[in-house]
Amino acid sequence: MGDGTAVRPPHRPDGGPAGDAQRLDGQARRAAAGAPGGPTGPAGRPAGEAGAGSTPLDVVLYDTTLRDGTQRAGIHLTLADKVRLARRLDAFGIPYVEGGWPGSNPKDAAFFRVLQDQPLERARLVAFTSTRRPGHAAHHDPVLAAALAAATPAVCVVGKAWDRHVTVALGTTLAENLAMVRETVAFLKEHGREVIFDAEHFFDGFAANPDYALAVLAAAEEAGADWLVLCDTNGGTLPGAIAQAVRAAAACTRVPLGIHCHDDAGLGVANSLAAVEAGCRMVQGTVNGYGERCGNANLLTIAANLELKMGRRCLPPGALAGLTALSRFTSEVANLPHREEAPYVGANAFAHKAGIHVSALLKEPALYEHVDPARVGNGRRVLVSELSGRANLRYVLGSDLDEPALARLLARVKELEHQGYQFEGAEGTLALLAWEARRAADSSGPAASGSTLPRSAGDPPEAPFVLESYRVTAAHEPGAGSRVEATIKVRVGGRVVHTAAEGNGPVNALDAALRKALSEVYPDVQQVRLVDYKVRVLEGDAGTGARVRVLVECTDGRRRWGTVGVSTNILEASWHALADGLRYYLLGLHASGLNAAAAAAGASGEARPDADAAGGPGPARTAASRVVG
Ligand SMILES: CC(=O)SCCNC(=O)CCNC(=O)[C@H](O)C(C)(C)COP(=O)(O)OP(=O)(O)OC[C@H]1O[C@@H](n2cnc3c(N)ncnc32)[C@H](O)[C@@H]1OP(=O)(O)O
Ligand SMILES: CC(=O)C(=O)O
Repeated sequence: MGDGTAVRPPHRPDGGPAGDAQRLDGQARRAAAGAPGGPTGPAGRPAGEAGAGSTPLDVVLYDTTLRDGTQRAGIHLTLADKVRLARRLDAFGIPYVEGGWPGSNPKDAAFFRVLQDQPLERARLVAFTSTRRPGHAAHHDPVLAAALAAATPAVCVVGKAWDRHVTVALGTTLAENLAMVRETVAFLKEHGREVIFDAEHFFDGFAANPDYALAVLAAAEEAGADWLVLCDTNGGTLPGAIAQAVRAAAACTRVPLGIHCHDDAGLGVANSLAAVEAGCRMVQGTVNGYGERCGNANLLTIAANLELKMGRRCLPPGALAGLTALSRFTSEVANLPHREEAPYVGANAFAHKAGIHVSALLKEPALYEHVDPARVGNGRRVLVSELSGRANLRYVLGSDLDEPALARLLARVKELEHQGYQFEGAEGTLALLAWEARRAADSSGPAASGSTLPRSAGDPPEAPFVLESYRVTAAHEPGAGSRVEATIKVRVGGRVVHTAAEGNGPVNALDAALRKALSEVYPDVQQVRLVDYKVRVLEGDAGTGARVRVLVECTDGRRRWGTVGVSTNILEASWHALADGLRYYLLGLHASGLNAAAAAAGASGEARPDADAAGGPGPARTAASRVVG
C-alpha cells in the first residue's frame, strides 16, 4: 500500500525517530497533518504535539467504541452505524479511531474498505489485530494479512503480558509469546504501519510476574512499537497499583505509554486518570463506557476530567461543549437508552430535586454543581416533587407568584404526590396547577383551568371545557370480537356537547369522543396527538383493585408535554391525564410556559421540543423542570 509519502514517526522522549521512516497512504498523511494536534505530529513531534497553527495536546485520546465497545452485551452495530459513528468521532476531534478487527468478521473488513474510499478527515484510523498464532510465521498469518488489507495508517496489536495467560490461554511457552510479540510488531512496521501495542492483562501480569510483563513491553519496543499501551483487561486493579506499575514500565522503556482500562471494579475512569498522572500519554476508552462485561473506561468522562479537572488538553478548542451531544448520538446509534446518571453528559448529571439544593443553587450554582453544565454541552434541570421547597417552584415557574401562593401550591404538589401523582414527568399537570394558583391569586376566585385534578371547588365556567359525564361500554361477543364505544357530555364554548365515538380500546374511544366534542370550538385540537401512555400500579399487593398512575405524553408536532392522572380506576386515571393534556394545549401553556415573564426568560416549565419531530435526540425527557443550556 502507500503512495510513497514519508511521514515522520511518532514520539520518542529523546526526540529521535521511533523507527524507520514510514510509507503511508493518503489517509495517514491527512491524519498526521490534520488530527487535532496531530496524532503523529508533523516533523517528528510527539503524538499530540502539533506544528504551527494548532495547539499541542497533553493527552492523546484513542477511541475503541467500534471494536471494544461492540463487545458489550446488547450492542449490534450495522456497517452503516459504524461508518456514521466513526465520522462523528472524527468530526468531534478524537485523534485515533479504532474501527474494528478486520480478521474477525466480514463487516469489519467491509468497514475498512468503505473508509479507504472515503477516509476520515482528521482522525487516524486504526485496525485491531492480535499477535501471530503460536508456531506460525507472521507473514503466513491470515489475521495479520487482514489487518494489512485494511490499509490503515495505524494498527493496534494485542499481545499477552500475563505469564499465566500465555501458558493457559495460548498454550505456549513464555519465550514463544515474546517471539510472537516481537515478530508481529516488526512485520507490521515493515509494512509501514504505526504500531500501537496493547499489552493485554499487563497489570495482572505485573502483579504475578513483573519481569515477564516488562519483558513483553521490551519485545514490542525492540521491534519498533510506537506506543505501549498497558491494559487492565479484567478491570480489577486499584488506582494505586495502576500508578505503581505505570511508573515501573516508564522506567524501563523509551516508548510513550498508553492506558486501557475496564470498569469491572467501577474504577475504569479513576485508573485511567491515575495512569495519566503516572506518565501515560495515550488513553484508550469508549464513548459511554460501552464494552465487554461492565464496560470500558468511559472516554467522555475521562476527557472532561482531563480538561476540566487536571488541566490536560486532550480535545481541540471548543470540542468539550459537544460532549453531551456526542454521547447522546452514540446511544441513538447503538440503540441503547441514554444513561441518565452518566457523569457530565447524563440527563440527571445536573438535575436538582432536593429543595435545599435548589435553594442554594439559586444563590450560587457552584454550591451544588461541580462544573458549569454548559461547558460539556449539558443543561441544568430543576425538578418539582414532594422533596421540593418553594425555591424549586420559583425556579421552574418564574417569580410572579407571591410567597403565600407558592407555599399553597407547594403543599398541593406534596399532597398530590402523596396520593400517587408524580410531577417529574408531568410538566403539563404542574403548569395547570400553577395556572390555577395564579388565577386564584389574581381574582381570589375559584381555580379556572377546569383540570380534573382533585379539588374542593367545582369546575369554573371559563375553563376550556368541563366534563359533565362520560360512559364507556366494552363488549365482547363470540364471532364479533370486542367493541368499545364512549359517549361524552362536555360543556364547551358555553354549550353542552354530547358525542360518541368508537375506539380500539376504552382510552382510545374516550380520546376520540372528547376530540370530536371539542373540535367545533377548538379545531386545533386535532393537531394534538398522544405519543406515549404509561401505567404504573401504585400498590402492587392490592392486585387489580390497586391505584394506578397514568402518565401520558402529547405532542402538537413541535412540542411534547406530559400529564398525569391517578385513580383506582384505570379509565378515570387515563381520563384525567388525557383531559389535562388537551387543557394544557388549549390554554396555550404548551407555547407560553407557565407565565409570560418566565417564558420570555426561557424559564418556565413549558413543553419540551419534540425530538422525533425535530429529527434528532432532544434534551432530557423527564420534565416539570426548567432546562438551561
Ligand atoms: C482483550 C481483548 O478484548 S482482545 C479482543 C477480543 N475480541 C474478540 O475476540 C472478538 C473477535 N474475535 C473473533 O472474531 C474470533 O475469536 C477470532 C477470529 C479472533 C478467532 O476465532 P477462532 O480462530 O475460531 O478461535 P477462538 O475464538 O475459538 O479462540 C481464540 C484463539 O486465539 C488465540 N489467541 C488469544 N489471544 C491471542 C493473541 N494475543 N495472539 C494470538 N492468538 C491469540 C487463542 O489461544 C485461541 O487459539 P486456539 O483456538 O488455538 O486455542
Ligand atoms: C486490548 C483490550 O481490549 C484489553 O486488553 O482489554
